[in-house]
Order: sequence, then structure tokens, then C-alpha cells
Amino acid sequence: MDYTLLKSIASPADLRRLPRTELQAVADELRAYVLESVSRTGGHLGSNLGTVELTVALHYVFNTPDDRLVWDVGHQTYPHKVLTGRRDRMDSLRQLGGISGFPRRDESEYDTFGTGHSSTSISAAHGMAMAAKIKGEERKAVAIIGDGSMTAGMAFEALNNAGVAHGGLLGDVLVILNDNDMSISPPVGALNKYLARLMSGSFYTAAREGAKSVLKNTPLYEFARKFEEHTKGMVVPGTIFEEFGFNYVGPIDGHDLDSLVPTLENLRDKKGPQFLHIVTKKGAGYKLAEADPVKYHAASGKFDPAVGFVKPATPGKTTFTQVFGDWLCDMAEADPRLVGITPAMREGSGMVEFHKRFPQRYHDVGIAEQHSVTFAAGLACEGLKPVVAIYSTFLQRAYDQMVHDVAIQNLPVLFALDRAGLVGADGATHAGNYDVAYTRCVPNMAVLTPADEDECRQALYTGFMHDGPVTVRYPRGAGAGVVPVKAMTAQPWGKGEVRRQGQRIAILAFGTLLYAALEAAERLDATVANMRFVKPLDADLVGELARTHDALVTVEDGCLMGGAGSAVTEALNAAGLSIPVLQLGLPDEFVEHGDPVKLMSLCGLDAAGIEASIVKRFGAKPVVVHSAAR
Ligand SMILES: Cc1ncc(C[n+]2csc(CCOP(=O)(O)OP(=O)(O)O)c2C)c(N)n1
Ligand SMILES: CC(=O)[C@@H](O)[C@H](O)COP(=O)(O)O
Ligand SMILES: [Mg+2]
Repeated sequence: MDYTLLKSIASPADLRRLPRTELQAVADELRAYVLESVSRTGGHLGSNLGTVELTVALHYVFNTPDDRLVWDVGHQTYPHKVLTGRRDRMDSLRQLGGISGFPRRDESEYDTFGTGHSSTSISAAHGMAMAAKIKGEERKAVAIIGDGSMTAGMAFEALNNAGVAHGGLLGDVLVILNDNDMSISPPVGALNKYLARLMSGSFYTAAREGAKSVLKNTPLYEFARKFEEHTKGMVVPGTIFEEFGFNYVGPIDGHDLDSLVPTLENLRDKKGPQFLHIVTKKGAGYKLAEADPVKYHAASGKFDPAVGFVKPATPGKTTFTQVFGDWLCDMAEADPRLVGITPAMREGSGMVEFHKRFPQRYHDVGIAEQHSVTFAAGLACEGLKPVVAIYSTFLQRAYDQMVHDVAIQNLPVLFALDRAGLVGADGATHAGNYDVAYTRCVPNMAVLTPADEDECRQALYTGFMHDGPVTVRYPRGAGAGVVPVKAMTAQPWGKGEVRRQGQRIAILAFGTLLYAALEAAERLDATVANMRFVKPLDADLVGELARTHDALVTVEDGCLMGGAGSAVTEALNAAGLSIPVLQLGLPDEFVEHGDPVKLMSLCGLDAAGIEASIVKRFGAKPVVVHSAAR
């Protein structure tokens, strides 16, 4: 395809100059372009293919960027990026120095709100709509949210707030529910069942009072009019969204531009909170993705669109996620009290097999991180042993639940924290940089940082056996390749181990950076300790190393501020030990998207970087002046 139309669109203003009859051709080119570029870069696929017509219609009808589009999650914004002046940069998507896979305010004026985590769009759009009212400006704010993201409490908190007037002001906010009957996995929960009922009874809603005028000029209007004649006097039931104060319209076909464009035009001209329910297909227009939307949610790398995603001929290294999934099944086999919980991340968290084998002990609670944690607390109160499998970045959502519902009551909940540290292509929104800092300060919480695959299995077992809340953190992908021993052995609680005996400098490694530290230590003849626990910290080992070395170096793949290195300095202070300490970890800045190996190197957290930092601080032949307190 030579993308003649797309090439003529440098910005949405160009799109708006085209006759409506050309829009389907634009959509066809756009879909092909997105598929082709994702096949070269990897990235989210199904959701982008499913929102092509919606994106064209939105930029055609609304006066963007003056009217604000807020994309929930933002994993479906590739067509939006192409239409908003970033067509030529799509080949750099999610790569170091390239454009982000999510909307970014610093990337384009059309990206009105940065996302990555779900269910924020209605709140943000409501804020923008209210700001327009307060400032006396005429503009619309549109939130585009998927059916999966709609399950989060935050979406309903926003509806609850946006549907009523405040001080006489009612925002002109339009919520578009993009219902493709999919989350990453098949959708779960009562809301999904409700939306399905709305879909099957669509003739009812099409005939509702508020909807009729909006459907004018659409193919649905005549149908709605006839239906109204037929049902005169009948009470048509309201939708939940109307109860929240929104004018509900739909469901309409989100791939049919002849319905979408006039419906959006009519909604654009209405005041107050509007709600449009559209129905789309995840992966639309690409048969393989339509047939298997779970697999085609995202591409991990390049692929041939004619062939689709293929498994590599030789299996890759076992990932930490797989280690967790195997451990979970083995542990469930051994202990009938185990219950596995995921907030909508079954595949990413390695729980597919567990779901198959233990369906009654598997709970996908939807995109509901807060609920997942308090639900686990409830299970634990009744003597069960919940394991919450959650990405480090998403546990941020449930901080109070972790503190208030789990830790204060000292309940035995195991948090399996996947995606700890930098995650690579998803960038700062998904990086798990903060969990050590935000968990270790909470009383009763134990924080385990396994160094490799086997340690991960044993740490999960150790945490599971502990009678209190525990986090076990591990990164995306594979580690050093240490094949887990099948037998599960509890690690000595709160104890680290010396892995290399050297002189003068002692490196205290937390987590998978142990191996980079060992490599650096070889060249410096430094001692290396695998600390295993951030909390309880092995204060005896810290003291011993401080007394026998000239300087300590802490190494971790989490944020420096408040992290494991800080725990070490606190322990030294508490023991009255004074020794130079170099703390290595992630800096006080958001690390961009890109290849994780390169990113770690840029942060000075590969073997060469660790060595260089030590040499820089302590000299090539590390000799440090002894402190008075030793
Ligand atoms: C708070 C949060 N939890 C989990 C995720 C991971 N996640 C990204 S997309 C997605 C599914 C979203 O479903 P939906 O909104 O229906 O969009 P679709 O993928 O169907 O287009 C999930 C669970 C996230 N981004 N944010
Ligand atoms: C958009 C989103 O939040 C998910 O799709 C995320 O990108 C998945 O990340 P992993 O590939 O690490 O599971
Ligand atoms: Mg969906």
C-alpha cells in the first residue's frame, strides 16, 4: 500500500478537510499502516486495530487539540499518533529516544493526558471539562475507555462525580465506552455481564428518549423511530450510566463510520455529561488477531503480518514469571489453603496453568488492584493463604489496602511482585522502581529480593510459609539462568550470604544485580554479599562487612531514595558504625522506554557501570581511609 491519503494528513486539520466519503479509505490505510509498523517494532496491536474507525471519527468530528481526547490506558493510541503528526516516527515506537507507546503530554499537543495505567480517563476528562467551565472556555473533553478499564473503581468514582453539577457547573464531558468484550484476557465480572445484556437489548437503548435525537442522521434513527411507535406507553428501562447522570446512547457499531460520525456530531453539540457505548472487535481487520485477541494483545518484537506471531525455534530462557507460575501450581498442590489472585493480568503474571488446574482457587478480579488486596486480606482472615500476583507498578494503586487491610492486621498475604525494576519498552509508567521503598517502611511487611530463578522459587516458598505479609520481587524476563531446584526449602529468615570473599570493598547486592556485582567484584577483588532480604535486613552481616572492609557498596534495581541501600545506611547508623557507603540504584528521575539492557547500562547498573562507579568513588585500587568508629 502506498498510503496516499495518510501521506496527505499531517495533522487532524487535514483530515477534517476531506469529504466524509473518504473516511473509510483513510481508516483502511491507517489500519494497514499500524499493522505494518507494529510488525517492525513490536507493541500493542489488538486494541489499536480495534479503534481505527473511532480515532478517525473523533479527529474528524472534534476540533482537536482544542477539544481534549483522553485515551484510557493509552495502549490504543497508535492510530491517533499516526493522524497527529507522528506517522514518520512510528518506526521508533517504544525504543530508546523514540516515541512512547502511550500518550505523553511532552510528545504532542494532541496527547492531552499521559496514561499507561488504566481507568484514569474519566477523572481527567472531567477535570478538563470543569476547567473549561471555570475558565469560561467552550470545548469538549472526551474520555475513551475500554470495557476492561471500566471495571476499576476509579472509573465509577469519576462517573459519580461527573454526572452531577458542582456549584451550578456541569462539565461538557463525553465518555466513550469502547466495548470489545475483552480485557487482556477474557473479561470478568458483573459489569461485563451487564454490558452484554445492554448489547443484546440494543433496540431498547436505541429507542431511549435521550438517544433519539443523538441518533439523527444515522442508520439507526429510522429503526429507533419505528421501535418507539411500536413500544408507545412501554417503560423502557434506564441504564446504570443514566442513573449516574449521563445521557446514554448506544450501543452502536464502532467500526461503522456512517453511524459513528453523525452520532459523534450530535453528541458534540449537546451540553452536559454524555455517554456513548460503542461495540468494536479487538484486532479488527487482521484475522489472526480477531481469532486470538489474547495472543495478539501485544507483539513482543518483530513479526511477519502474513504469518503472525510464531514461537522461536529454540525456547528462550525460563522467565521469572514462569518460575512463579510453576511454583504457584506446585504450592497449590501441596497446600489446599492457597488462593491465587490477579487483577486482570493472568497471562502476564504466569497464571494460565494455575487457572486451568485450580479454577476454584483462581480469582481474576478485573482491573481492581485495590480490591484484589483487600479481598486477599478477607481470605487470610478466614485461614486461607492468598497469593496476590501483581506487577510492582500496579501495586502502587493499592498502597492503602496493603497498609491498612493487610499489614496493620499482620495478615499472611504473599505479594508476588512481578516486573520489579525497569521493564523496557513500556517505560516509566510501568517501571517497578518504587516497591522496595514503599513496602519496607510499612511495619510487619517483609521484603525479599531473590537473585536468580532458583532463589525466586525458594523465596516464594519462604514468603508463603511466613505468618505475615511478604513481598517477593522479581523482574520482567529471565535472569542468570539458574534452574530452580524442584524441592522447596525455606531460606533462613532475614539472612544474607557472602558469595565472594575479597578485600577492602564489600558489595551488598539486593536482587538480580547480584550477578553484575559478582562480575564487577572479580575485577576489583571485592567481597560480594547476596543480601536476599531488604527486610528484615541481615544487620549482623552488614555489621560484619562494615568491620572487615574499608567501604561498602549497595546495589539494587530499585529507586535509590528509600531503597535497600538506605536500609543499609540506617542499619549502620543504628549500630553506630561509620564507613563510606556508595549506594547504586535507579536515579531520582523517570527512566524512559527502551531496551532494558541498554537502560540498565545507562543507569550504570551493569557490571561495567558498577565497577566504574566504585573506581570513580574509591580509586582504581580501592583504598579508603579507615573511619574513626571502626
Ligand atoms: C491499573 C492498571 N492495571 C492493569 C493494567 C494492564 N492492562 C493494560 S490494558 C488492560 C486491558 C484493558 O482492557 P480494555 O480497557 O477493555 O482495553 P482493550 O485492551 O480491550 O482495548 C490491562 C489489564 C493497566 N494498564 N493498568
Ligand atoms: C498496557 C499494559 O498495561 C499492558 O498491556 C502491559 O504493556 C503489559 O506489559 P507486559 O508485556 O510486561 O506484560
Ligand atoms: Mg476491552
